[in-house]
Amino acid sequence: MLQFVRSSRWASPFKYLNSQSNLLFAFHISTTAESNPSRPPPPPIRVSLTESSGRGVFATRTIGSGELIHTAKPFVSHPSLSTTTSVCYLCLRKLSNRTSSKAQCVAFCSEECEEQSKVFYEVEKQTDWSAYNDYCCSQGLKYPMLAKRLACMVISGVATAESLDILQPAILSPEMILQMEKEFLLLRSVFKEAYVTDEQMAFLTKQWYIGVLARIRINAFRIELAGGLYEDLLSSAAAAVEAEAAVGNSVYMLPSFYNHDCDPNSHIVWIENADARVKALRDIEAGEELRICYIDASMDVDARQTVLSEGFGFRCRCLRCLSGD
Ligand SMILES: C[S@@+](CC[C@H](N)C(=O)[O-])C[C@H]1O[C@@H](n2cnc3c(N)ncnc32)[C@H](O)[C@@H]1O
Repeated sequence: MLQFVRSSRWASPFKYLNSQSNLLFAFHISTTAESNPSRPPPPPIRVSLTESSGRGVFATRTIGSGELIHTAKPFVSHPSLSTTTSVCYLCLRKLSNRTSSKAQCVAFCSEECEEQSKVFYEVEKQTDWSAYNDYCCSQGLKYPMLAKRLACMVISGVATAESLDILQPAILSPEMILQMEKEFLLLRSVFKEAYVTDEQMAFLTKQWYIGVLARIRINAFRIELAGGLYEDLLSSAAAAVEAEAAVGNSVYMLPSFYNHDCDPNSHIVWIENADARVKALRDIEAGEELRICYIDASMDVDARQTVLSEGFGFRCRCLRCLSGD
């Protein structure tokens, strides 16, 4: 039996509404509290309800083009199956050849990442993931890796089962639910084989798994590292074009509240690891909503609408789409 005690239940359907108002409240508090001179100032943003796109992020003051609005650490990350042994198992930083040639096993880029992963990795490493990984690989699935990591975090006690409840879930088709049910059964059986007890897995119900995947689907970011220290816009754009394939996927809290625009005023860049840097793409007025682009903005309007509707469940009515560009 694994020596981790954790029992949590899936939240009620009303939890989402409660979480929503809690978030607006909590964020208001954190950005308006008297600042401690030794602490960096709070980011110039607040999360509020938009007119037609749920919650969104708004500027609380003028933000200059190119300004770093805030940074964010991932809540949960996982390398792609093809990069598992070549990037840090926590922060997704590319490993030097010396570190990655250690054998076919995962590695961390620093003692700090190793220390931060210690508790959930104790659960992960006592479990044989080959059947789950092979299944996801054969089906071309990447998000179950994040669900598996979150489940290990919950079993080890470093996250609660309700951690992602605050995020908006995708609307799932019956086919998607069927697929997730298969992954769920596999995940449970893998934990069972590792002697995780029923009590430790009490949170791991079908409903929990599907709810988590529904949130990951809409809120996960595919991490492509620009590499090097690219601070200005031109360099970061050039670096993004040259970036290698994605190193993994991550879910964040605050960045999940940014809505989409096909001609965005903000963007997120990843330089050396999965720490997100949200930057202004042009001058932004106080009170203006900050929006990022979820998709490849070079596609034509019809292709963009198809991807947004199928992937994120909405029809884009940004100025660019309305102009037919
Ligand atoms: C990552 S979440 C963004 C935050 C979300 N509005 C919330 O309340 O949590 C993505 C979801 O927000 C909504 N959304 C984002 N951009 C939108 C837009 N331009 N128009 C309509 N809905 C949008 C869609 O429901 C989308 O699936």
